[in-house]
Amino acid sequence: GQRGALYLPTVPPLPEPVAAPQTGPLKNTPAVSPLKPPAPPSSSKSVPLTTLARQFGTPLYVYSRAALTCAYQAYAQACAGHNAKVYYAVKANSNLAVLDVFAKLGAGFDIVSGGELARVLKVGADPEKIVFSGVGKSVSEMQSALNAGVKCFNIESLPELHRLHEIAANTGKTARVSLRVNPDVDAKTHAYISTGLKSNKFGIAFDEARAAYRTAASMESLEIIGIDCHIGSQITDIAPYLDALDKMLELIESIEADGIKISHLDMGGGLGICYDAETPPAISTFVHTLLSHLAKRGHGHREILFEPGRSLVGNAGILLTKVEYLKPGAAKNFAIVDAGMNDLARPAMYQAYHDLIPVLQHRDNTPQALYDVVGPVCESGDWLGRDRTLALKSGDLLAARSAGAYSFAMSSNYNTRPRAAEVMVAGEHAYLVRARETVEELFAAEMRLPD
Ligand SMILES: Cc1ncc(COP(=O)(O)O)c(C=O)c1O
Ligand SMILES: N[C@@H](CCCC[NH3+])C(=O)O
Repeated sequence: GQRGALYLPTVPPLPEPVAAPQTGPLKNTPAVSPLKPPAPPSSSKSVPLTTLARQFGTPLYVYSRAALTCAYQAYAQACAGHNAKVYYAVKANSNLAVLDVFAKLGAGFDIVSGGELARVLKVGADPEKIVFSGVGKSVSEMQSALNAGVKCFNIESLPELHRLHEIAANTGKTARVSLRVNPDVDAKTHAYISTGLKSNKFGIAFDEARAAYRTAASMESLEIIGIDCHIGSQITDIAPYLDALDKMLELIESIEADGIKISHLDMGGGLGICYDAETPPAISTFVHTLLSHLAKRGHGHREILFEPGRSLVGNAGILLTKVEYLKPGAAKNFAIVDAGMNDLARPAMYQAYHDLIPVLQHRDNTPQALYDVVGPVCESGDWLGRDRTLALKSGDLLAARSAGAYSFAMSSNYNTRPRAAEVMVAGEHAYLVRARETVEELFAAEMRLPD
């Protein structure tokens, strides 16, 4: 006996009310709760996950256009009336359908590679709304971005500045730049995803930034238009942002005292979401707090950029997986599912928590047990969840929640496992937005030596 199918609701009316989809309320507020279980359909416009699993197979990523839209609108509405813009950090989820949703909503894009540049151009992004971040931009990536006419290169080191200048000079173009400054603030997040400390590889050291701006100002093929920072990811406290903002404003004042004009301040991304019991500020609170702090400091006129990734997509997606085997043991019970660390690397990489919920719950006397939910990959680190109390049978479907960000995007073909299919639900329709890879595709580019 089973009940309580998990449903994805339909697109909510726009514009959305203030509640942000990425925080605690995701689990509690039906109006903005795109993936909340069990959510029986109040209207007929819902898509049961069981149907999707049957139609597209598992493992399967499922995204909700409603949830993407809702998160974007939370940023857009908080920015309205200010000179503030959203540049979606493509790395979090670069599926063309996701990029297309954001492009149509008017978002700009933060890219970190030539590949991401090609993706955003493919969905018709306005080059004037593309910023190019990353510590290791290659010559050809810089050339492509310069040819495309991106708004700005976020420069992370002096050697990078020199390289860009040379490329721009050789092609007779002017490259617009912002220097990414490392403000040396502790974002109080996982060490692997903290980026704004002196010990991290990112950005130009705070103490060296003023001099770096003077150097940049002396390069005639460069035009300085801004300054940026990005202090880390999955940040659930607003205080480190305010510390960073204060330091950036102090720096801007000294740079402008040198006669160098800074048009925009890019505060990066990093706002966290609720995976478990975290309580990050709502998107609207986050944006309003930063903008009002800016105004208080006399910089209310300044153009502000945000580069959110996770907070736009993280809670707009799930990973559907099927239980292959239950393997009881003396020390542990294992539920072996068909999604592995190659599909969702975050638990293996960061011991990250993803809620795992049964798509259908048993009504008979299927016993609850404590399970480690693990994948089929040949690594002990291949797990999706540990010590989860679940009532499971083989063949059941589980949904790993909060799998819209850094999930498919970080998946791999380890163990020659084709990457999962991706589906986007819009209203009562589900669209395949990336076909499941085939095994043949995986080795199509490989060649053997001649006999
Ligand atoms: C420069 C830059 N901007 C934006 C982001 C997006 O971060 P998040 O997904 O945490 O919002 C990142 C990734 O951390 C980044 O490195
Ligand atoms: N990949 C990380 C976030 C890194 C942010 C990239 N700058 C995660 O899954 O949480």
